[in-house]
Amino acid sequence: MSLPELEPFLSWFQRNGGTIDLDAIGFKCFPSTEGGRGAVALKNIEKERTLFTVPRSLILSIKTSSLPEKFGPKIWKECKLDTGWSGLILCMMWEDAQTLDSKWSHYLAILPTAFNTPMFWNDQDLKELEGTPVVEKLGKEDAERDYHDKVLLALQRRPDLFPPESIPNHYSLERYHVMGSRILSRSFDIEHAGTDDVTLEEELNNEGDRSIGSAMDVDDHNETAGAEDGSIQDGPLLEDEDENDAINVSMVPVADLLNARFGSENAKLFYEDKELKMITTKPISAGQQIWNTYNDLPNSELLRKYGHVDVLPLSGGGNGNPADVVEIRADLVLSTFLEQSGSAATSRSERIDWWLEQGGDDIFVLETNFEIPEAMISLTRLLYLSSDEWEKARDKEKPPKPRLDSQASGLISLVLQKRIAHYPSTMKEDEEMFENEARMPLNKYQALIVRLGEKRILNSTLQRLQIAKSDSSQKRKSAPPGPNVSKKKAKR
Ligand SMILES: C[S@@+](CC[C@H](N)C(=O)[O-])C[C@H]1O[C@@H](n2cnc3c(N)ncnc32)[C@H](O)[C@@H]1O
Repeated sequence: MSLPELEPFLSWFQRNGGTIDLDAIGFKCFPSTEGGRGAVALKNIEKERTLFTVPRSLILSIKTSSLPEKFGPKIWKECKLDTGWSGLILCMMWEDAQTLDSKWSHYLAILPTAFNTPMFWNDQDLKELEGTPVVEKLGKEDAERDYHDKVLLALQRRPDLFPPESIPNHYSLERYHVMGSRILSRSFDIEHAGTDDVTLEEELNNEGDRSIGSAMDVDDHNETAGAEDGSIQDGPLLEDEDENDAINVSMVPVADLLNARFGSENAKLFYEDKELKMITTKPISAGQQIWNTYNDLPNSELLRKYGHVDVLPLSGGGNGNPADVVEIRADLVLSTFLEQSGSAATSRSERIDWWLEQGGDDIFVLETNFEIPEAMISLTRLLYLSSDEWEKARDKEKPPKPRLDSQASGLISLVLQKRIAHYPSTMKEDEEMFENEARMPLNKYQALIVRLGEKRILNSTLQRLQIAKSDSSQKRKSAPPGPNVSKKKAKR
Protein backbone atom coordinates (compact mmCIF):
# COMPACT_ATOMS: atom_id res chain seq x y z
CA MET A 1 0.00 0.00 0.00
CA SER A 2 1.38 3.36 -0.91
CA LEU A 3 0.23 6.80 -1.86
CA PRO A 4 0.45 7.62 -5.59
CA GLU A 5 2.20 10.92 -4.73
CA LEU A 6 5.04 8.93 -3.14
CA GLU A 7 5.67 6.48 -5.97
CA PRO A 8 8.25 8.49 -7.99
CA PHE A 9 9.98 9.31 -4.71
CA LEU A 10 10.14 5.70 -3.52
CA SER A 11 11.44 4.55 -6.91
CA TRP A 12 14.15 7.24 -6.79
CA PHE A 13 15.01 6.14 -3.26
CA GLN A 14 15.48 2.50 -4.26
CA ARG A 15 17.32 3.33 -7.50
CA ASN A 16 19.84 5.27 -5.43
CA GLY A 17 20.73 2.60 -2.92
CA GLY A 18 17.89 2.93 -0.41
CA THR A 19 16.21 -0.33 0.59
CA ILE A 20 12.68 -0.63 1.91
CA ASP A 21 10.65 -3.69 2.87
CA LEU A 22 7.46 -2.84 1.01
CA ASP A 23 5.83 -6.10 2.19
CA ALA A 24 6.06 -4.84 5.76
CA ILE A 25 5.70 -1.05 5.51
CA GLY A 26 3.30 1.04 3.47
CA PHE A 27 2.23 4.69 3.51
CA LYS A 28 -1.27 6.03 3.92
CA CYS A 29 -3.20 9.02 5.18
CA PHE A 30 -4.24 8.63 8.81
CA PRO A 31 -6.73 11.04 10.40
CA SER A 32 -5.11 14.44 10.97
CA THR A 33 -5.13 13.83 14.74
CA GLU A 34 -2.83 10.85 14.08
CA GLY A 35 -0.44 12.76 11.85
CA GLY A 36 -2.04 12.62 8.39
CA ARG A 37 0.40 10.99 5.95
CA GLY A 38 2.40 8.34 7.78
CA ALA A 39 3.70 4.77 7.73
CA VAL A 40 1.59 1.67 8.34
CA ALA A 41 2.48 -1.95 9.10
CA LEU A 42 1.22 -4.14 6.24
CA LYS A 43 1.65 -7.32 8.28
CA ASN A 44 2.59 -8.27 11.82
CA ILE A 45 6.17 -7.13 12.29
CA GLU A 46 8.47 -8.46 14.98
CA LYS A 47 10.72 -6.31 17.16
CA GLU A 48 14.17 -5.38 15.80
CA ARG A 49 13.20 -5.74 12.19
CA THR A 50 14.80 -3.31 9.70
CA LEU A 51 12.05 -1.52 7.80
CA PHE A 52 14.27 0.53 5.51
CA THR A 53 17.87 1.66 5.12
CA VAL A 54 19.01 5.06 3.92
CA PRO A 55 22.53 5.32 2.46
CA ARG A 56 24.38 8.33 3.82
CA SER A 57 24.74 9.60 0.26
CA LEU A 58 20.97 10.23 0.17
CA ILE A 59 20.95 12.42 3.27
CA LEU A 60 20.61 16.11 2.41
CA SER A 61 22.88 18.31 4.53
CA ILE A 62 25.54 20.96 4.01
CA LYS A 63 28.02 18.10 3.79
CA THR A 64 26.25 16.35 0.92
CA SER A 65 24.83 19.28 -1.06
CA SER A 66 27.29 20.44 -3.72
CA LEU A 67 26.54 24.12 -3.04
CA PRO A 68 29.12 24.70 -0.25
CA GLU A 69 31.90 23.26 -2.44
CA LYS A 70 30.89 25.55 -5.28
CA PHE A 71 31.05 28.49 -2.91
CA GLY A 72 34.31 27.47 -1.38
CA PRO A 73 34.77 27.44 2.40
CA LYS A 74 36.16 30.98 2.53
CA ILE A 75 33.11 32.78 1.14
CA TRP A 76 30.81 30.31 2.89
CA LYS A 77 32.31 31.41 6.18
CA GLU A 78 32.48 35.08 5.26
CA CYS A 79 28.72 34.92 4.69
CA LYS A 80 28.44 33.19 8.11
CA LEU A 81 26.69 30.24 6.53
CA ASP A 82 28.70 27.89 8.74
CA THR A 83 26.64 28.75 11.83
CA GLY A 84 22.97 28.11 12.46
CA TRP A 85 20.56 26.73 9.93
CA SER A 86 20.94 29.37 7.20
CA GLY A 87 23.61 27.33 5.37
CA LEU A 88 21.39 24.26 5.13
CA ILE A 89 18.38 26.40 4.26
CA LEU A 90 20.34 27.97 1.40
CA CYS A 91 21.43 24.50 0.22
CA MET A 92 17.82 23.35 0.23
CA MET A 93 16.67 26.45 -1.68
CA TRP A 94 19.48 25.96 -4.19
CA GLU A 95 18.78 22.23 -4.66
CA ASP A 96 15.13 23.09 -5.14
CA ALA A 97 16.03 25.71 -7.76
CA GLN A 98 18.02 23.09 -9.74
CA THR A 99 14.69 21.23 -10.26
CA LEU A 100 15.40 17.88 -11.93
CA ASP A 101 19.15 18.51 -11.95
CA SER A 102 19.20 18.15 -8.20
CA LYS A 103 19.87 14.72 -6.77
CA TRP A 104 17.08 15.39 -4.28
CA SER A 105 14.41 16.69 -6.66
CA HIS A 106 12.09 13.71 -6.03
CA TYR A 107 12.56 14.11 -2.31
CA LEU A 108 12.00 17.87 -2.26
CA ALA A 109 8.85 17.35 -4.33
CA ILE A 110 7.11 15.42 -1.54
CA LEU A 111 7.92 17.81 1.30
CA PRO A 112 5.16 20.09 2.62
CA THR A 113 4.98 23.61 1.22
CA ALA A 114 2.64 25.03 3.87
CA PHE A 115 2.86 24.78 7.64
CA ASN A 116 0.48 25.12 10.48
CA THR A 117 3.09 26.16 13.02
CA PRO A 118 2.63 29.43 14.95
CA MET A 119 5.47 30.93 12.87
CA PHE A 120 2.81 31.37 10.17
CA TRP A 121 -0.12 32.43 12.41
CA ASN A 122 -1.63 35.90 12.28
CA ASP A 123 -1.52 38.23 15.30
CA GLN A 124 -5.05 37.39 16.34
CA ASP A 125 -4.28 33.66 16.53
CA LEU A 126 -0.96 34.34 18.26
CA LYS A 127 -2.87 36.22 20.97
CA GLU A 128 -4.45 32.89 21.88
CA LEU A 129 -0.99 31.74 22.96
CA GLU A 130 -0.38 34.64 25.36
CA GLY A 131 1.09 33.35 28.62
CA THR A 132 2.58 30.24 27.01
CA PRO A 133 6.28 30.14 26.05
CA VAL A 134 5.46 29.57 22.37
CA VAL A 135 5.44 33.16 21.16
CA GLU A 136 8.74 34.20 22.71
CA LYS A 137 10.40 31.07 21.31
CA LEU A 138 9.23 31.56 17.74
CA GLY A 139 12.40 33.34 16.65
CA LYS A 140 10.80 34.87 13.59
CA GLU A 141 12.83 38.06 13.88
CA ASP A 142 16.09 36.14 14.26
CA ALA A 143 15.23 34.12 11.16
CA GLU A 144 14.54 37.25 9.19
CA ARG A 145 17.77 38.82 10.39
CA ASP A 146 19.71 35.73 9.25
CA TYR A 147 17.98 35.89 5.90
CA HIS A 148 18.94 39.52 5.39
CA ASP A 149 22.44 39.38 6.86
CA LYS A 150 23.63 36.02 5.56
CA VAL A 151 21.51 34.73 2.71
CA LEU A 152 21.06 37.99 0.81
CA LEU A 153 24.80 38.59 1.14
CA ALA A 154 25.52 35.13 -0.29
CA LEU A 155 23.11 35.74 -3.19
CA GLN A 156 24.90 39.00 -4.02
CA ARG A 157 28.35 37.44 -3.81
CA ARG A 158 27.58 34.71 -6.35
CA PRO A 159 25.13 35.88 -9.01
CA ASP A 160 26.48 33.07 -11.20
CA LEU A 161 24.99 30.54 -8.76
CA PHE A 162 21.87 32.56 -7.99
CA PRO A 163 20.70 34.29 -11.16
CA PRO A 164 18.77 37.43 -10.18
CA GLU A 165 15.66 36.24 -12.05
CA SER A 166 15.53 33.09 -9.86
CA ILE A 167 15.44 35.05 -6.59
CA PRO A 168 11.70 35.85 -6.32
CA ASN A 169 10.71 32.20 -6.92
CA HIS A 170 13.44 30.32 -5.14
CA TYR A 171 15.21 32.57 -2.66
CA SER A 172 12.50 34.76 -1.17
CA LEU A 173 12.05 35.26 2.57
CA GLU A 174 8.88 33.19 2.29
CA ARG A 175 10.84 30.24 0.81
CA TYR A 176 13.42 30.72 3.56
CA HIS A 177 10.71 30.27 6.20
CA VAL A 178 9.30 27.21 4.41
CA MET A 179 12.72 25.53 4.25
CA GLY A 180 13.40 26.50 7.89
CA SER A 181 10.11 24.91 8.90
CA ARG A 182 10.94 21.77 6.94
CA ILE A 183 14.15 21.51 8.93
CA LEU A 184 12.41 22.30 12.22
CA SER A 185 9.80 19.60 11.79
CA ARG A 186 11.68 16.93 9.84
CA SER A 187 15.45 17.02 10.34
CA PHE A 188 17.68 14.67 12.28
CA ASP A 189 20.99 15.31 13.95
CA ILE A 190 23.47 12.86 12.53
CA GLU A 191 27.16 12.57 13.12
CA HIS A 192 28.82 12.24 9.77
CA ALA A 193 30.81 9.06 9.47
CA GLY A 194 33.49 8.32 6.90
CA THR A 195 36.32 10.65 6.11
CA ASP A 196 36.65 10.34 2.33
CA ASP A 197 35.57 13.81 1.52
CA VAL A 198 36.07 15.99 4.49
CA THR A 199 37.79 19.01 3.06
CA LEU A 200 34.91 21.36 3.66
CA GLU A 201 34.01 19.74 6.96
CA GLU A 202 37.57 20.07 8.15
CA GLU A 203 37.58 23.64 7.03
CA LEU A 204 34.36 24.37 8.83
CA ASN A 205 35.34 22.52 11.97
CA ASN A 206 38.61 24.32 12.27
CA GLU A 207 36.79 27.48 13.25
CA GLY A 208 35.82 28.31 16.84
CA ASP A 209 32.15 28.52 17.70
CA ARG A 210 29.96 26.74 15.24
CA SER A 211 26.87 26.35 17.35
CA ILE A 212 23.51 26.62 15.72
CA GLY A 213 21.87 29.84 16.67
CA SER A 214 19.18 30.28 14.11
CA ALA A 215 15.68 31.54 14.54
CA MET A 216 14.04 28.31 15.50
CA ASP A 217 16.73 27.80 18.02
CA VAL A 218 15.58 29.73 21.06
CA ASP A 219 15.02 27.06 23.59
CA ASP A 220 17.72 25.46 25.63
CA HIS A 221 16.54 22.08 26.57
CA ASN A 222 19.24 19.34 26.94
CA GLU A 223 18.63 16.36 24.62
CA THR A 224 21.75 14.83 23.13
CA ALA A 225 22.36 13.80 19.60
CA GLY A 226 22.52 10.08 18.88
CA ALA A 227 21.69 8.01 21.92
CA GLU A 228 24.18 5.54 23.33
CA ASP A 229 22.52 2.74 21.41
CA GLY A 230 23.32 4.56 18.20
CA SER A 231 19.69 5.53 17.73
CA ILE A 232 18.72 8.85 16.28
CA GLN A 233 15.55 10.62 17.19
CA ASP A 234 13.60 12.91 14.97
CA GLY A 235 13.59 16.70 15.01
CA PRO A 236 13.53 17.05 18.80
CA LEU A 237 17.20 16.23 18.92
CA LEU A 238 17.73 19.55 17.31
CA GLU A 239 16.57 21.11 20.52
CA ASP A 240 20.07 21.17 21.75
CA GLU A 241 21.07 23.08 18.67
CA ASP A 242 23.45 25.18 20.74
CA GLU A 243 25.54 22.09 21.14
CA ASN A 244 25.03 20.65 17.68
CA ASP A 245 27.16 21.41 14.71
CA ALA A 246 25.33 22.88 11.76
CA ILE A 247 27.06 20.25 9.71
CA ASN A 248 25.16 17.44 11.47
CA VAL A 249 21.67 18.76 10.76
CA SER A 250 20.33 16.44 8.12
CA MET A 251 17.24 15.77 6.09
CA VAL A 252 16.70 12.02 5.84
CA PRO A 253 14.42 10.85 3.01
CA VAL A 254 11.75 8.28 4.02
CA ALA A 255 12.70 8.45 7.72
CA ASP A 256 10.89 11.78 7.95
CA LEU A 257 7.63 10.22 6.78
CA LEU A 258 7.02 8.74 10.23
CA ASN A 259 4.70 10.50 12.65
CA ALA A 260 5.04 10.43 16.44
CA ARG A 261 2.74 10.50 19.46
CA PHE A 262 3.44 10.55 23.19
CA GLY A 263 4.48 7.09 24.42
CA SER A 264 3.72 5.41 21.06
CA GLU A 265 7.19 4.90 19.58
CA ASN A 266 7.58 1.50 17.92
CA ALA A 267 10.44 2.25 15.51
CA LYS A 268 13.61 4.29 15.63
CA LEU A 269 16.41 5.40 13.34
CA PHE A 270 19.86 3.95 14.00
CA TYR A 271 23.10 5.00 12.38
CA GLU A 272 25.94 2.94 11.04
CA ASP A 273 29.02 4.00 9.11
CA LYS A 274 27.52 3.78 5.66
CA GLU A 275 23.78 3.91 6.23
CA LEU A 276 20.93 4.69 8.58
CA LYS A 277 18.39 2.03 9.48
CA MET A 278 14.81 2.36 10.68
CA ILE A 279 14.36 -0.55 13.06
CA THR A 280 11.27 -1.59 15.00
CA THR A 281 11.61 -1.23 18.78
CA LYS A 282 8.39 -3.17 19.52
CA PRO A 283 6.29 -5.76 17.71
CA ILE A 284 3.77 -3.97 15.47
CA SER A 285 0.46 -5.50 14.38
CA ALA A 286 -0.75 -5.33 10.80
CA GLY A 287 -2.69 -2.11 10.22
CA GLN A 288 -1.05 -0.21 13.09
CA GLN A 289 0.76 3.06 12.49
CA ILE A 290 4.55 2.90 12.62
CA TRP A 291 5.53 5.67 15.03
CA ASN A 292 8.92 7.24 15.43
CA THR A 293 9.58 9.40 18.51
CA TYR A 294 9.93 13.18 18.64
CA ASN A 295 11.15 12.75 22.20
CA ASP A 296 7.75 13.11 23.91
CA LEU A 297 7.65 16.89 23.96
CA PRO A 298 5.13 19.11 25.76
CA ASN A 299 2.33 20.48 23.59
CA SER A 300 3.86 23.98 23.52
CA GLU A 301 6.95 22.55 21.80
CA LEU A 302 5.02 20.17 19.56
CA LEU A 303 2.94 23.08 18.35
CA ARG A 304 5.91 25.38 17.84
CA LYS A 305 8.04 22.87 15.95
CA TYR A 306 5.59 20.48 14.32
CA GLY A 307 2.26 22.29 14.26
CA HIS A 308 0.25 19.71 16.21
CA VAL A 309 -0.60 18.79 19.80
CA ASP A 310 -0.95 15.41 21.53
CA VAL A 311 -4.23 14.80 23.33
CA LEU A 312 -4.43 11.51 25.22
CA PRO A 313 -6.35 10.24 28.25
CA LEU A 314 -4.45 11.32 31.38
CA SER A 315 -3.92 8.97 34.31
CA GLY A 316 -5.52 11.47 36.73
CA GLY A 317 -8.61 11.93 34.49
CA GLY A 318 -9.30 14.24 31.55
CA ASN A 319 -7.29 14.47 28.37
CA GLY A 320 -4.01 16.14 27.55
CA ASN A 321 -0.33 15.54 27.03
CA PRO A 322 1.42 13.80 29.97
CA ALA A 323 4.66 15.49 28.87
CA ASP A 324 3.27 19.00 29.37
CA VAL A 325 5.30 21.38 31.51
CA VAL A 326 5.20 24.95 32.75
CA GLU A 327 8.34 27.03 32.82
CA ILE A 328 8.77 29.55 35.62
CA ARG A 329 11.60 32.01 35.39
CA ALA A 330 13.76 32.62 38.44
CA ASP A 331 13.19 36.33 37.72
CA LEU A 332 9.57 35.89 38.72
CA VAL A 333 10.56 34.31 42.03
CA LEU A 334 12.94 37.20 42.70
CA SER A 335 10.52 39.97 41.74
CA THR A 336 7.75 38.39 43.85
CA PHE A 337 10.12 38.18 46.80
CA LEU A 338 11.21 41.81 46.44
CA GLU A 339 7.61 42.96 46.19
CA GLN A 340 6.56 40.96 49.24
CA SER A 341 9.49 41.87 51.43
CA GLY A 342 9.77 45.48 50.26
CA SER A 343 13.50 44.86 49.73
CA ALA A 344 15.53 46.62 47.08
CA ALA A 345 16.74 44.54 44.13
CA THR A 346 20.36 45.37 45.03
CA SER A 347 19.90 43.66 48.41
CA ARG A 348 19.68 40.27 46.70
CA SER A 349 21.83 40.75 43.61
CA GLU A 350 24.91 39.21 45.24
CA ARG A 351 22.91 36.10 46.18
CA ILE A 352 21.47 35.78 42.68
CA ASP A 353 24.89 36.13 41.06
CA TRP A 354 26.23 33.48 43.42
CA TRP A 355 23.27 31.18 42.72
CA LEU A 356 23.94 31.40 38.99
CA GLU A 357 27.69 30.98 39.44
CA GLN A 358 26.98 27.80 41.41
CA GLY A 359 25.07 26.51 38.39
CA GLY A 360 21.63 27.19 39.89
CA ASP A 361 18.67 27.09 37.48
CA ASP A 362 17.26 30.27 36.03
CA ILE A 363 14.13 28.48 34.82
CA PHE A 364 12.13 26.03 36.90
CA VAL A 365 9.98 23.41 35.24
CA LEU A 366 6.70 22.24 36.73
CA GLU A 367 5.51 18.87 35.47
CA THR A 368 2.38 16.79 35.58
CA ASN A 369 3.47 15.29 38.93
CA PHE A 370 2.55 18.72 40.40
CA GLU A 371 5.68 18.84 42.56
CA ILE A 372 7.61 21.99 43.30
CA PRO A 373 11.10 21.69 41.79
CA GLU A 374 13.69 21.39 44.54
CA ALA A 375 15.85 24.11 42.96
CA MET A 376 12.92 26.53 43.15
CA ILE A 377 12.51 25.86 46.87
CA SER A 378 16.24 26.22 47.44
CA LEU A 379 16.38 29.58 45.61
CA THR A 380 13.35 30.82 47.56
CA ARG A 381 15.00 29.92 50.85
CA LEU A 382 18.24 31.58 49.74
CA LEU A 383 16.35 34.84 49.32
CA TYR A 384 15.00 34.64 52.88
CA LEU A 385 18.29 33.79 54.63
CA SER A 386 19.46 36.29 57.23
CA SER A 387 22.79 38.01 56.47
CA ASP A 388 24.64 35.58 58.77
CA GLU A 389 23.02 32.52 57.21
CA TRP A 390 23.72 33.82 53.72
CA GLU A 391 27.39 34.36 54.50
CA LYS A 392 27.64 30.84 55.92
CA ALA A 393 25.94 29.33 52.86
CA ARG A 394 28.29 31.25 50.57
CA ASP A 395 31.40 30.25 52.53
CA LYS A 396 30.39 26.60 52.53
CA GLU A 397 29.32 26.90 48.86
CA LYS A 398 26.05 25.22 49.76
CA PRO A 399 22.66 26.57 48.68
CA PRO A 400 19.89 26.02 51.27
CA LYS A 401 18.27 22.59 51.47
CA PRO A 402 15.03 22.33 49.48
CA ARG A 403 12.80 22.25 52.59
CA LEU A 404 9.36 23.63 51.92
CA ASP A 405 8.99 25.74 55.05
CA SER A 406 6.11 28.18 55.49
CA GLN A 407 8.04 31.13 54.04
CA ALA A 408 9.01 29.17 50.93
CA SER A 409 5.55 27.74 50.38
CA GLY A 410 3.97 31.17 50.95
CA LEU A 411 6.21 32.83 48.37
CA ILE A 412 5.93 30.00 45.85
CA SER A 413 2.11 30.13 46.12
CA LEU A 414 2.30 33.80 45.17
CA VAL A 415 4.68 33.06 42.31
CA LEU A 416 2.29 30.44 40.92
CA GLN A 417 -0.62 32.86 41.19
CA LYS A 418 1.37 35.48 39.31
CA ARG A 419 2.34 32.96 36.65
CA ILE A 420 -1.33 32.00 36.25
CA ALA A 421 -2.15 35.69 35.74
CA HIS A 422 0.13 35.77 32.67
CA TYR A 423 -2.72 34.15 30.73
CA PRO A 424 -5.49 36.56 29.75
CA SER A 425 -8.21 33.92 30.44
CA THR A 426 -8.83 31.71 33.46
CA MET A 427 -8.81 27.93 33.42
CA LYS A 428 -12.55 27.89 34.04
CA GLU A 429 -13.17 30.15 31.02
CA ASP A 430 -10.95 27.92 28.89
CA GLU A 431 -12.73 24.78 30.05
CA GLU A 432 -16.09 26.32 29.22
CA MET A 433 -14.81 27.34 25.80
CA PHE A 434 -13.55 23.80 25.25
CA GLU A 435 -16.92 22.32 26.16
CA ASN A 436 -19.18 24.83 24.43
CA GLU A 437 -17.42 25.65 21.17
CA ALA A 438 -17.87 22.52 19.14
CA ARG A 439 -16.31 23.73 15.90
CA MET A 440 -13.37 25.88 16.71
CA PRO A 441 -10.77 26.93 14.10
CA LEU A 442 -7.71 24.67 14.34
CA ASN A 443 -5.25 27.32 15.55
CA LYS A 444 -7.62 28.45 18.28
CA TYR A 445 -8.22 24.84 19.35
CA GLN A 446 -4.53 24.00 19.49
CA ALA A 447 -3.70 27.17 21.45
CA LEU A 448 -6.49 26.29 23.87
CA ILE A 449 -5.08 22.79 24.38
CA VAL A 450 -1.61 24.22 25.09
CA ARG A 451 -3.00 26.78 27.58
CA LEU A 452 -5.24 24.29 29.32
CA GLY A 453 -2.41 21.79 29.75
CA GLU A 454 -0.25 24.45 31.38
CA LYS A 455 -3.05 25.85 33.54
CA ARG A 456 -3.93 22.40 34.85
CA ILE A 457 -0.35 21.96 36.00
CA LEU A 458 -0.25 25.40 37.62
CA ASN A 459 -3.61 25.09 39.36
CA SER A 460 -3.03 21.53 40.58
CA THR A 461 0.45 22.39 41.84
CA LEU A 462 -0.93 25.44 43.63
CA GLN A 463 -3.76 23.40 45.13
CA ARG A 464 -1.33 20.78 46.39
CA LEU A 465 0.85 23.45 47.90
CA GLN A 466 -2.07 25.08 49.66
CA ILE A 467 -3.33 21.75 51.02
CA ALA A 468 0.17 20.96 52.31
CA LYS A 469 0.34 24.43 53.90
CA SER A 470 -3.00 24.12 55.66
CA ASP A 471 -2.18 20.53 56.78
CA SER A 472 1.05 21.67 58.36
CA SER A 473 -0.52 24.68 60.08
CA GLN A 474 -3.34 22.37 61.27
CA LYS A 475 -0.73 20.02 62.67
CA ARG A 476 1.03 22.90 64.39
CA LYS A 477 -2.24 24.00 66.03
CA SER A 478 -3.23 20.55 67.25
CA ALA A 479 0.26 19.32 68.11
CA PRO A 480 0.87 18.34 71.74
CA PRO A 481 3.06 20.82 73.62
CA GLY A 482 6.66 20.60 72.53
CA PRO A 483 9.46 19.32 74.76
CA ASN A 484 10.35 22.75 76.17
CA VAL A 485 6.81 23.44 77.23
CA SER A 486 6.36 20.07 78.87
CA LYS A 487 9.67 20.46 80.67
CA LYS A 488 8.52 23.76 82.11
CA LYS A 489 5.24 22.22 83.07
CA ALA A 490 6.99 19.37 84.76
CA LYS A 491 9.07 21.81 86.77
CA ARG A 492 6.06 23.59 88.17
C1 LIG B 1 8.39 14.22 10.35
S1 LIG B 1 6.90 14.71 9.63
C2 LIG B 1 5.96 13.24 9.61
C3 LIG B 1 5.35 12.93 8.28
C4 LIG B 1 4.30 13.87 7.82
N1 LIG B 1 3.00 13.52 8.36
C5 LIG B 1 4.22 13.93 6.30
O1 LIG B 1 3.11 13.96 5.77
O2 LIG B 1 5.26 13.99 5.66
C6 LIG B 1 6.26 15.65 10.96
C7 LIG B 1 4.92 16.26 10.71
O3 LIG B 1 3.90 15.27 10.73
C8 LIG B 1 2.74 15.73 11.42
N2 LIG B 1 2.55 14.88 12.61
C9 LIG B 1 3.42 13.98 13.12
N3 LIG B 1 2.89 13.38 14.21
C10 LIG B 1 1.67 13.90 14.40
C11 LIG B 1 0.63 13.70 15.36
N4 LIG B 1 0.76 12.82 16.36
N5 LIG B 1 -0.51 14.43 15.25
C12 LIG B 1 -0.66 15.33 14.25
N6 LIG B 1 0.30 15.58 13.32
C13 LIG B 1 1.45 14.88 13.39
C14 LIG B 1 3.02 17.17 11.80
O4 LIG B 1 2.51 17.98 10.79
C15 LIG B 1 4.54 17.24 11.78
O5 LIG B 1 5.03 18.52 11.49
